[in-house]
Amino acid sequence: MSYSPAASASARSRTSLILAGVGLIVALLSGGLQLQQETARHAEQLAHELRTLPLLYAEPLAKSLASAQPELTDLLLRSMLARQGVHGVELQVHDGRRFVAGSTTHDEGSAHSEFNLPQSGQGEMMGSVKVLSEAASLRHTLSQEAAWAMLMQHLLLVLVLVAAAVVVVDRMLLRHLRRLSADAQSFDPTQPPSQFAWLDEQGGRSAELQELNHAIAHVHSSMGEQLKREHKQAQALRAEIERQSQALRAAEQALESKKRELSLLSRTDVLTGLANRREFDDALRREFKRAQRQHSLLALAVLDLDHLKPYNELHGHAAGDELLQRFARLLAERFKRDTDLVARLGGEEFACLLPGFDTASAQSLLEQLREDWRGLALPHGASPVDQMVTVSIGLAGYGAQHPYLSPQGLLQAADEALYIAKHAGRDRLSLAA
Ligand SMILES: Nc1nc2c(ncn2[C@@H]2O[C@H](COP(=O)(O)OP(=O)(O)OP(=O)(O)O)[C@@H](O)[C@H]2O)c(=O)[nH]1
Repeated sequence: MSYSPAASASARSRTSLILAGVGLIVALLSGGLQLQQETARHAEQLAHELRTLPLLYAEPLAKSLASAQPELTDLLLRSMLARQGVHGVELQVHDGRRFVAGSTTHDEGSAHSEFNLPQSGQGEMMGSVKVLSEAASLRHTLSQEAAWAMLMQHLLLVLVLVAAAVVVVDRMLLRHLRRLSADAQSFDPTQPPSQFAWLDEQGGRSAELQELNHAIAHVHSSMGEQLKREHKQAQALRAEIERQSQALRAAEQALESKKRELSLLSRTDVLTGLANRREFDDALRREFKRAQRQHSLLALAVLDLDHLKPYNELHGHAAGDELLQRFARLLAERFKRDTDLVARLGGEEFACLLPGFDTASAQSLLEQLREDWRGLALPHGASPVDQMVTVSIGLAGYGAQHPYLSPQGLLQAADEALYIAKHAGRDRLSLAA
């Protein structure tokens, strides 16, 4: 629900309008009543005036006529005209004379009355006097300035009372509501409820404001409590998320290391720790392509321990394993350039892939290795070749002289050389043709 201050009139302007309306009605009613009373009083006054006119003027007028003193007659008529409410006097004498003072025309707002003059000595009526006076009507009263002034006074009084009432309402209620509204805009449930203490002090005499204050304090403290609860829950959630994130990170790290381990295992020979056949095949393909592309050299040796079967049979399989491990260590020590690759192809067969080596350099190194292996003087005990454990080597080299067409071709050449070395008596190195 949205609130638009422009769409609804403020309480102050509505209060002002209502009070002004009520005040106007009261002013009109009381003014009308007063006007009515004024009109009645005026009518009574006029009637009294008109009733006193014959008593005051009939006899003097008769005398002035009898003594034929027209100036006196005129004077008396003007004197009548000067009386309140009289605006015309007409004296009709029976002998035909006529005296007039003021206006004798009848209009809507005028009334008239008549009285006769006393009889003359011959017992005749001397004449009659017609008095035109104003009508004592409401309209007449209203046409008087005094009536308007009275009405204006009433209206002014009402306006003053309305203004005073608006000020009182504003001071007692509206300004508190305005301040309350301003405070509500910047309402912060995390602050203590004393924020609205001013309502208690200033609106202390108003039970409604106090009630409102208590209601706000209640809402405030409830929201504060709720906020605290939610804050705690949020903290607990954050801690839980952090804990789960840490667990997830640890699991990810463990998974990553497992992957690395698996990847290493998939490329490593378990017994010797050298590269396995798969890794060797990849490296051979890669280095062969490089040598072809760069027209560089690549030497490949296949090494096979001699008569391992009888060694196993004599010393046991575990001793055979140990022998394989020792030979692997020797190989790894001798060929440790970044580009060298030493692998166990399977069983008692090993391989050395030596990028950049010509056949002669490789041969020299491998011959030295073969010598050193025998020089370890590991007794065989069952070899028809030697008292010691020995190794046979087949060597093939890729280069301009021997441009093998494929990695398999190179490997096959090395294998054939090994075969020749075995058949030539073992414990030797044979070069591929
Ligand atoms: N201890 C051990 N022996 C193995 C392993 N792999 C293969 N061998 C043995 O190596 C022997 C290979 O025998 P052969 O192929 O007849 O060859 P050899 O006896 O070494 O004779 P030549 O290779 O002809 O000199 C077998 O007895 C296998 O059991 C291994 O991982 N550990």
